[in-house]
Amino acid sequence: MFFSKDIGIDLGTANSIVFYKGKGICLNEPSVVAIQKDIGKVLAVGEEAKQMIGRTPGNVIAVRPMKDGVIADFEVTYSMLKYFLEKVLNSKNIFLRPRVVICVPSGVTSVEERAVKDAALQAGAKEAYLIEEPMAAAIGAGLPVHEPKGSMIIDIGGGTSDVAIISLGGIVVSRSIRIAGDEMDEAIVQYIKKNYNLMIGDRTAEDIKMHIGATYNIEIDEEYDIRGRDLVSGLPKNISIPASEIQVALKETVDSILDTIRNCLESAPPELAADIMDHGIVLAGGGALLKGLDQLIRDETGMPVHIAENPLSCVALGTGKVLENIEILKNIRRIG
Ligand SMILES: Nc1ncnc2c1ncn2[C@@H]1O[C@H](COP(=O)(O)OP(=O)(O)OP(=O)(O)O)[C@@H](O)[C@H]1O
Repeated sequence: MFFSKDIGIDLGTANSIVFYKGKGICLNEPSVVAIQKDIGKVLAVGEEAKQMIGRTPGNVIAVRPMKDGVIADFEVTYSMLKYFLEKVLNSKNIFLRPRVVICVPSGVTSVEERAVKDAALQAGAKEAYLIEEPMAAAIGAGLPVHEPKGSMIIDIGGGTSDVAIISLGGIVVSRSIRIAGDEMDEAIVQYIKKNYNLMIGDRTAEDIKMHIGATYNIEIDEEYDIRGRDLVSGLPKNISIPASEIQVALKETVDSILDTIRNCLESAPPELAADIMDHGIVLAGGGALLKGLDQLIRDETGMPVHIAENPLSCVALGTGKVLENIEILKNIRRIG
């Protein structure tokens, strides 16, 4: 067999998912690391560290090392990758160093690529391969990427939105912006601060987005109770926020993503654009779950739009398929 102990990693901004060949998804944890600032010691990684966000004492910080979809902090990314790899290898009683396929956003620079590879090798991988995230997402969503026919995938994650048109196993046109789920959370924080004089944390903003967040093209008549800190009195305060206001808060971010999609479609060769018209666009990543987004993209582009079956695990499933099929490996860019 080509690979014996093979592992695929979707090193996401928000969540990291590890796929172990033959076993499926075996780890799915937030990409968060808690660090004791004065001595630089890693205190917790993953789920445990996420619980600490916004709740840490002064000398402990909870960091998201991949914040903008890239390696913002090499040392912390290395610690996180090492922890996830060791957790999977220990739980499966594997003592050999694995070969690892890692997904990176399509817009990464060669310096960032090198940093991801080095982190994987230092964390215990025998060999490290990279695959661009939209390609992995398209494979995970079951698109016919090897056929001479255009497939379009939109992957809206935490830090980046990747849009790609794929044909004959390669990315023909792609666009990547560092505007996605995190930016939506930040827009909600700013909206509530400005309009309610209330300070809320990123986790509350994400909660609001997941419960009542929607694009502006649909009618949604819901409210959500939240708690924050009143900026005038300094005391905790509860308010009920209507979904219609969150639609306003999210408009700018949603419009940036729409512009990127339009821009990618405009650059597509006419034959591929015609294929996409026939078969539609597939939406993946957690952002695909934002209410109304599929409909909005349909209305704005005039193309059919489908949400992938498992939008949050599409990329990891794609790396799994890559590990299992040697033919697909030919399309992986080996770095170094
Ligand atoms: N129901 C939902 N509605 C809106 N957004 C959601 C929903 N569920 C998850 N998300 C958002 O999806 C994002 C995470 O998606 P995903 O796990 O695909 O990203 P990632 O792979 O970690 O990031 P990236 O692709 O940028 O590296 C988060 O911003 C999260 O808040």
